Amino acid sequence: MFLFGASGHAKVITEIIQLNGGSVSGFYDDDPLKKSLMGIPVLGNTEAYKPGNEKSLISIGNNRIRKKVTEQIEAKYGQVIHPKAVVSETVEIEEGTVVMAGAVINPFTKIGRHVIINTAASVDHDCQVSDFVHIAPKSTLCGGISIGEGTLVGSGSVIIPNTKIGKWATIGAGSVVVKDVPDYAVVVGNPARIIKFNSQL
Ligand SMILES: CC(=O)SCCNC(=O)CCNC(=O)[C@H](O)C(C)(C)COP(=O)(O)OP(=O)(O)OC[C@H]1O[C@@H](n2cnc3c(N)ncnc32)[C@H](O)[C@@H]1OP(=O)(O)O
Repeated sequence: MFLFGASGHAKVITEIIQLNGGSVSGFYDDDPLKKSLMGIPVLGNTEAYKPGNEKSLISIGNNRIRKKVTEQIEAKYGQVIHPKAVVSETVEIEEGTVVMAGAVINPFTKIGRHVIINTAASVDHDCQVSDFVHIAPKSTLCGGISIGEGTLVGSGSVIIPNTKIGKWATIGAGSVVVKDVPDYAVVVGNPARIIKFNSQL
């Protein structure tokens, strides 16, 4: 597998690939100072990538940059699920998505493309998680929640059942979301309140 991005998030993904018996053939990263990561070479910047049959993943935590890379590069994307994640057989997960250690995804939830379900996150039944979302470590999505494209659900936050979160929103770390969140809104606190809006794409 090839990985786009050679930072901390790439280390976590590399370890999962290796635990699953696979290997990373190399990284592509736009920082010319990066030569290798975990003993695996950085093969050049993203423009140096030549499409082939070997699958790739975008190992970049920033949701907007992950989306940009998919627009710039034509690649076949895989997915990785940590062997110690618990994912219901009824869950649908699309290409490019990664699920970290200790995450739990319960029945009939749908997860889009290039999503990060990070360490020990809990995504309960009947949720809809759109493309390029990041559910950060230890956050909790109760049942029936929908999350719009590109939203960051910050570490340790809790979202109560049947809530709708818009696209490209940010839920601050540790927030408790008790009502719907509009597109681009940044919310923090308990109960979570809007403090500003992210810029539109
Ligand atoms: C493996 C990994 O590392 S995955 C990483 C996952 N990442 C995260 O969980 C990070 C989530 N990000 C946050 O919580 C950030 O603090 C954000 C995005 C909500 C706000 O960041 P910024 O835009 O830089 O805002 P800034 O730090 O200027 O804070 C604005 C105000 O909100 C407050 N605030 C910021 N974050 C929070 C929060 N999580 N909870 C409560 N209040 C907060 C600040 O204290 C500040 O208040 P003040 O104006 O009274 O001083």
